[in-house]
Amino acid sequence: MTLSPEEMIAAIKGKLIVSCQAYPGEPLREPHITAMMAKAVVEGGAAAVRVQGIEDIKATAQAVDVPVVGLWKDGHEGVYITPTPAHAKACVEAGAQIVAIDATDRPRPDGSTFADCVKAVKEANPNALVMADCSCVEDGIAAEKAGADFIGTTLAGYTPSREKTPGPDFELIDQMLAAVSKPVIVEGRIHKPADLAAVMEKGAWSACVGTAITHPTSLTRWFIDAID
Ligand SMILES: CC(=O)N[C@H](C=O)[C@@H](O)[C@H](O)[C@H](O)COP(=O)(O)O
Repeated sequence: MTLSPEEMIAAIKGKLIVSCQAYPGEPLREPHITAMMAKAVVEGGAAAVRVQGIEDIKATAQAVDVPVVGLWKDGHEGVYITPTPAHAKACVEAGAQIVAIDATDRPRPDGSTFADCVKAVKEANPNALVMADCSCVEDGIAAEKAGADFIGTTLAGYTPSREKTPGPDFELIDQMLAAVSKPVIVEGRIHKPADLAAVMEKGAWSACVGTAITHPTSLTRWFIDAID
């Protein structure tokens, strides 16, 4: 789908984004399955989908009629979410209208900066937008200065900057909303509809839910843990 940046920003206002990801080696780790999962969540009302991996982005962009937030996870340590300008460019070329990029101040594998990655996205498609995956309010402030279009809380609890809260990091959400003027997308450990409602009530532009909707292995474990 082709929306202008303004239309895309408006399209997700007050809405739910669903992250459709399976991890390497998992049974559902196939691009066509990701695309069908994305179609399924769009039928349920998702205003956008978040998808990892170039082949998954390509398959999903063809399958759904909502914006695709694309990212490329490379590795597991340090900066692994769309770590370099080359990764960012590839996400755009695969069909991502919004590219999610690690916006922490940790060193990137090729020595580039978050700003370099933003530039690569805009050069690849001037209408593509950037979601900054932040771990703390300082990341959000720096990402806004570097040209991010959305400020995400994705990495809160996954770096030494902040403790991992069991649910959404509500303290960070308050800090972020007070510190940045770009739309804030809350992501990370939104596990219940009530969490989502609380996050939106605080003033998030939109929110992204992954595990609690699209990761059956984790969901099964949650239930099993209740009887073990
Ligand atoms: C930290 C990291 O790598 N987060 C990833 C980002 O794409 C995904 O593994 C998460 O599932 C996603 O952020 C959604 O969060 P949750 O699954 O908690 O609803």
